[in-house]
Amino acid sequence: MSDTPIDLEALRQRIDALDGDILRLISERADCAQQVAQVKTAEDPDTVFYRPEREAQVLRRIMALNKGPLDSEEVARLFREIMSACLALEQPIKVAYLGPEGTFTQQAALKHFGESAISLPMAAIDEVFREVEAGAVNYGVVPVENSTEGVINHTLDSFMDSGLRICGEVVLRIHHHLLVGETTRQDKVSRIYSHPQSFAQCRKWLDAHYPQAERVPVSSNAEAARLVKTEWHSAAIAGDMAAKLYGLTRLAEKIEDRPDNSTRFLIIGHQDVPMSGEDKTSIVVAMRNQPGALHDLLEPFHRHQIDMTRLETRPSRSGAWNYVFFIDFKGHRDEPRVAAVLEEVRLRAAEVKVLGSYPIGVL
Ligand SMILES: O=C(O)C(=O)C[C@]1(C(=O)O)C=C[C@@H](O)C=C1
Repeated sequence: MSDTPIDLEALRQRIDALDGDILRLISERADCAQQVAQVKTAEDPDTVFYRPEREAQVLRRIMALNKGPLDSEEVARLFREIMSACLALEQPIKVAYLGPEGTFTQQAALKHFGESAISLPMAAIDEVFREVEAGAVNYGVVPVENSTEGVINHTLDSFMDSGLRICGEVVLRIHHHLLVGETTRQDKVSRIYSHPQSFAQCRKWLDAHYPQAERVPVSSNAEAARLVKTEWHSAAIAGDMAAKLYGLTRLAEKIEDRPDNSTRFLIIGHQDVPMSGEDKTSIVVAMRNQPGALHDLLEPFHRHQIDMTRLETRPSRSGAWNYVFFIDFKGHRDEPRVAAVLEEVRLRAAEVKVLGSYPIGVL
C-alpha cells in the first residue's frame, strides 16, 4: 500500500470520465465501420465484409502498441470484441461449428469471431462443410490437430472433396476438468464420460486417479457433461464452456497429461484472403507412386528455405495404396518465393490443390 491517501471518490470520477471518452471513441469507430461497409458495397455489391487479414493486422498492431499494465493478449481480446461488434454492424456473421453447444470448437469460434457472431452447432465435421458450401452460413470452424493426439482425419478428408478455402486458424489451449453434477456422490464415481480424444489426452491422470472407473466414450465433451447431470455415480471430462452450460463443478482441474495441450482449428469459407504480413499456406498434393516421390515433393521447400510447419499423409480416394500429402508452410501464395515453390511442386505432382493462404493465428 502506498503512503499517499487514495481518494476513492476522485478515482471513480476519473474512471467515469474515461469511460465516457472510451464510449465516444468506440462509437466513432463503429461509425467508421459502417462507412467502410458502404464503400465496400459501392465497390462490389457481392462484397465480403469479414476481412481476416485486416483483423489480424489490427490485433497485431494493438498488441505491439500496448505498454501495459494489461497484458497484450488481454488487450487484444478486448479489441477482438470491439471489432466483432463493428463487423456485426456491417453484416451479422453466421458461423457453423462442430457442436453440440459447449464444445471446444464453439470456444474456438467465439475466440476467433468474438461474441457478436451468430454461432450454430452442427452434429458432424462434414455437416459444417456442407452448411458453408450451401451458403446457409458464412464460415465454419472445425478442429484439425491436437498437440497431444495429432491430426483430426475427418477434417483432412473433408477437404479432399470440398472446394472451400481455409480463411484462418485459431489455436486454443485445451484444459480438461473432471466435472460432477449436484447429485454426484463424489466418493462413488464409477463411470467417466468423455470424447475419445479427451480420454487420450488425460490417460495418465486417469490411470493414476481413477484406474477402476469405467471410461465411456461419447460423441463430444459437451455430451459427456450433459449425461452426468442426471447420474449420481458418473463424472465427465470436459472444458469450461461445457461445465458452465450444464452447471457442473470441478472435482479436479486441468487434468490433461501435457500442460501445453492445445488444439488448432481452421476457419473455412469461400474467399481467398490477401496477405496480412504473417501468413501460412495449406496445400494438398497427390504424388505419382514412384521411388523418391516424397523427396521430390519436399526438395523445393528446402531449396527456397520455406518453413514447413506440418506434413500429414492420408490415403487417397483414388485407389488402394495411393497417398496424398497435406502440407502447411509459412508464407502467402502471393509472395514470389511461395509462388515459385508452388509452381515447381505442380510440375512434380499428379495434383496440387491450394486450400488457402491465411493469417497465422494472432490470439
Ligand atoms: O477494415 C475493414 O474492412 C472493416 O470492415 C473494419 C473492421 C474493423 O472493425 O476494424 C471490421 C470488420 C472486418 O473484418 C475488418 C475490420
